[in-house]
Amino acid sequence: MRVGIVGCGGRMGQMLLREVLATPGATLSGGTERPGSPSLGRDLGTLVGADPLGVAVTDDPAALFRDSDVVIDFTSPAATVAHAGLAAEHGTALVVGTTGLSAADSAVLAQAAAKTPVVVAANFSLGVNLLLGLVEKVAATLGPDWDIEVLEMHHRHKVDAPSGTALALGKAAAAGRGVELDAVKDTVRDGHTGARVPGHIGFATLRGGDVVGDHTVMFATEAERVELTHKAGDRRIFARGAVRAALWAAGKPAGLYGMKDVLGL
Ligand SMILES: NC(=O)C1=CN([C@@H]2O[C@H](COP(=O)(O)OP(=O)(O)OC[C@H]3O[C@@H](n4cnc5c(N)ncnc54)[C@H](OP(=O)(O)O)[C@@H]3O)[C@@H](O)[C@H]2O)C=CC1
Ligand SMILES: O=C(O)C1=N[C@H](C(=O)O)C[C@H](O)C1
Repeated sequence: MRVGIVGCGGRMGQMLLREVLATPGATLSGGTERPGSPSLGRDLGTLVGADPLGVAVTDDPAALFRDSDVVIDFTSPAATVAHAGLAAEHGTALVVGTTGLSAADSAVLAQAAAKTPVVVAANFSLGVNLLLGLVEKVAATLGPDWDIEVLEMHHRHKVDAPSGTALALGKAAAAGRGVELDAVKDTVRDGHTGARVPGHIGFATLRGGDVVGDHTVMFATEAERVELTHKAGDRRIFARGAVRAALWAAGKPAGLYGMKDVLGL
């Protein structure tokens, strides 16, 4: 299976290169970075401390999509939208981990999914995907007297907030309660906010140091609190899940898939 990595010089891009090189049945077809990037021209192997592969980082995503069965994208929303167009044009499967996507960006991914398989997940770890199911169940079980708050912490370089995972956890909690997250989410509290609105789902964002990704969903009522937590200790867990999704997606019918489909949850 020929797997390409766009944004291969990034924190996740480098993890993905290593994971593809270590995965039986996967062959690295190439990697891209944006025009002007200092990584351009570097060997994909030496970029991640492995033996040279004789394949250089390019700024030609069209060629990468043409020469790959599946491409993995952990970049930025603008880049992901452009990559979705190339995936549709070349019929290449696409695995998207980019977060901070707008509704319009997600609509572009859905359009591409009409032509080619597209897997999108805010978090590719096994633990978080199990947690999503647990959160939905707990939210459905506990009554409206239990307040739901989502707390997340990430490294100082993260550019979107709340994290994609926090929003997915909030969505799972809202689904458990039979409501739409957009109708009940409180993502900003500052100043004289007034008392908590019953039924709302609150979000709190912490940024600092090199934290890979911590998420806690809190269910709080009078004199009692239930907390469900996931802590990521290494980005490898995301890369492993994304490469698994890539091998699963290539050859599937066109469609929009999630990690639930990949993991059979
Ligand atoms: N779903 C999941 O499991 C996970 C999702 N993520 C998400 O993945 C995304 C990337 O995270 P992270 O790796 O930490 O971020 P980085 O900034 O380290 O990596 C992003 C890379 O993409 C590059 N890039 C930007 N635009 C383009 C383009 N047009 N073509 C090719 N490459 C491009 C960037 O280059 P440059 O720096 O030069 O702009 C950078 O090298 C974020 O949205 C993050 O939230 C992260 C971890 C897990
Ligand atoms: O930017 C990150 O690092 C991460 N982003 C994803 C998110 O926004 O949920 C997943 C993970 O928590 C790491």
